[in-house]
Amino acid sequence: MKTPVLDMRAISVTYGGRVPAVVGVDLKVRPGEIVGIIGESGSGKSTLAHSVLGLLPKAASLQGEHFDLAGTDMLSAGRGTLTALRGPAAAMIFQNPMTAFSPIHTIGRQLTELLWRDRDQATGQKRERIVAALRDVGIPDPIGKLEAYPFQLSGGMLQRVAIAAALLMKPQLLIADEPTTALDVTMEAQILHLMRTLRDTAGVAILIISHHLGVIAEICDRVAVMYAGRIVEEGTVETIFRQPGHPYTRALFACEPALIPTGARRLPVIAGEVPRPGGTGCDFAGRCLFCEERCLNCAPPWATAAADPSHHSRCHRSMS
Ligand SMILES: Nc1ncnc2c1ncn2[C@@H]1O[C@H](COP(=O)(O)OP(=O)(O)OP(=O)(O)O)[C@@H](O)[C@H]1O
Repeated sequence: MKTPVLDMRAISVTYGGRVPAVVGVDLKVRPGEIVGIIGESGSGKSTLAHSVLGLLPKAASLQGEHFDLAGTDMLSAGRGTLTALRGPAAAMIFQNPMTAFSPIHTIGRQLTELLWRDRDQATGQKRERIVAALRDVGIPDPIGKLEAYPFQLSGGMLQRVAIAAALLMKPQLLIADEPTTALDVTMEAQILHLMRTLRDTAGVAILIISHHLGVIAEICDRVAVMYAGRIVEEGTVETIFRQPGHPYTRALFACEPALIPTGARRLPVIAGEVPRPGGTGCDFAGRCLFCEERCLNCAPPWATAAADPSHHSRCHRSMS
């Protein structure tokens, strides 16, 4: 098995010494793998992604047993190391491509600035690399687009430019935070196809965060489900979608509009609120239809499904 590009063990992030946003997360992403993270708003998905990119605010504290990104120990890395890793080790594409670029500079100038590390390379060579990257992500007339400003491109085109920007830096891991949420369905399909092609041709590993379960089902190999800062279930995309083990995962799927039978008069919701992470017992106990005494008093350990050793869940009863 290939060495993971990203290897996290028992990683926690706390904001301002008080708010635990990520609690004891274990996560591995291997070269060429596409891993999805799903979960409600506030479950810690973006915090997890920002910790990989060294983008946590100063007030956040990062702790854990092991955190390796492309061979660098992220727990001991200083700001300089984190900056140097951004690009070659991990790059990110964001939800809204319109705000990912400066409105006052041309696409060509902004992409050229990303190549600041390659000081020895001639301007003409950089330009050729940029044009090739734009062509690779399916931008028509890539030479003409160098002079364009972001507002002159559609959201879908701009998201392609964002992917080209990320790939110009040849990252080992691409993190995509809701990459298609701001796009219409046609553009969404094209961007997902593009990401899969990049994985197949360049072998880049991809960590994708999305509320949209259809996106995750479409593109991912493995899925991790986050709830209240913890990963509560993980497995292959087929297993998680066909045989979800954790009651939270099942509840999340039951609320997905695309999976709700037509004719249903009301959209289901998961009753109650996401608790502050780190309490005793199971964090989902207060909202769980199957809650038992032990769920209130004792945090569930990881259990592995008998039928599938790659399927894990943190629930006292889901695997029994
Ligand atoms: N800079 C910050 N300072 C303090 N608390 C923060 C900060 N950023 C996030 N949080 C808190 O951390 C928790 C996790 O937030 P995070 O944005 O990581 O969740 P998320 O799953 O990505 O949510 P969403 O899908 O809405 O983006 C939330 O309680 C949030 O309020």
